[in-house]
Amino acid sequence: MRDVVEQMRAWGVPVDDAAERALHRYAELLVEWNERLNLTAIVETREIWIKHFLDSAAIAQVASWRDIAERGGRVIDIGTGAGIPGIPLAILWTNAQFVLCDASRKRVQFVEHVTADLGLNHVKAVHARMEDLGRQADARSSFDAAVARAVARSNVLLEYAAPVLAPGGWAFLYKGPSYRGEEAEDAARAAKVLGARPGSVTAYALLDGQGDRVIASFQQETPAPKRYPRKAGTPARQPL
Ligand SMILES: C[S@@+](CC[C@H](N)C(=O)[O-])C[C@H]1O[C@@H](n2cnc3c(N)ncnc32)[C@H](O)[C@@H]1O
Repeated sequence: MRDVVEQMRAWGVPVDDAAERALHRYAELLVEWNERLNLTAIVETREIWIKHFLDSAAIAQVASWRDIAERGGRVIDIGTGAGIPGIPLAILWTNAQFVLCDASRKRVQFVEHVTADLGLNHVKAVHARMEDLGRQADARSSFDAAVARAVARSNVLLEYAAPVLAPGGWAFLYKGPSYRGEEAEDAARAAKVLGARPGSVTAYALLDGQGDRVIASFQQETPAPKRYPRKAGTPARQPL
């Protein structure tokens, strides 16, 4: 996957030999476990490298991410599923501390298996819904960054992210090119309610014509109001 690694480096991703080996091993585990657990629709190795690993790594182009990751900040991956983008990010930015959260027990068990296999001691997998985690005192206002991909619309994601972000922290939402427009407007409205403000929208293309993507950034300005997140299911049913 030489060309994928070269593209990562061109974006400023710190990918060394150890990281490259760990990504290869993670791809193997995804393929192996997918047969049993039905973790992801993407099972071909090159597709895993482009649609999962390169996509995750694209966040290197966002300056506020690099600042947080390089200074060893606390990062939460909301709805990590089989570990995307959290596992690739933890492989590539070993200074930061990661919490990978998902509501599905079998996916969290897979992520625990991956972290043990790869020796990722700076990663913790948590089985929870964000609506519950966001009400826990030890999680509240405690993260420097929240990342999320393919979990919910941005206004819903911000209700999950804002309560766990410290003031000054950032949410980075991985989205498709259709983000700009109605979804961005809805997200800006939700951000205001939650004490956050929209930041940059970084656009990029995956290799092999595998698609155009954006990462939408939001900065938490003040702690999220205590009434958020609302109870489990409400953010998705009645988005802000
Ligand atoms: C389509 S998968 C995406 C997984 C991964 N982020 C990716 O990009 O491949 C969405 C995941 O979000 C999780 N999820 C959805 N709503 C959630 C919530 N409120 N709290 C925690 N996890 C949630 C689901 O259990 C599922 O594993």
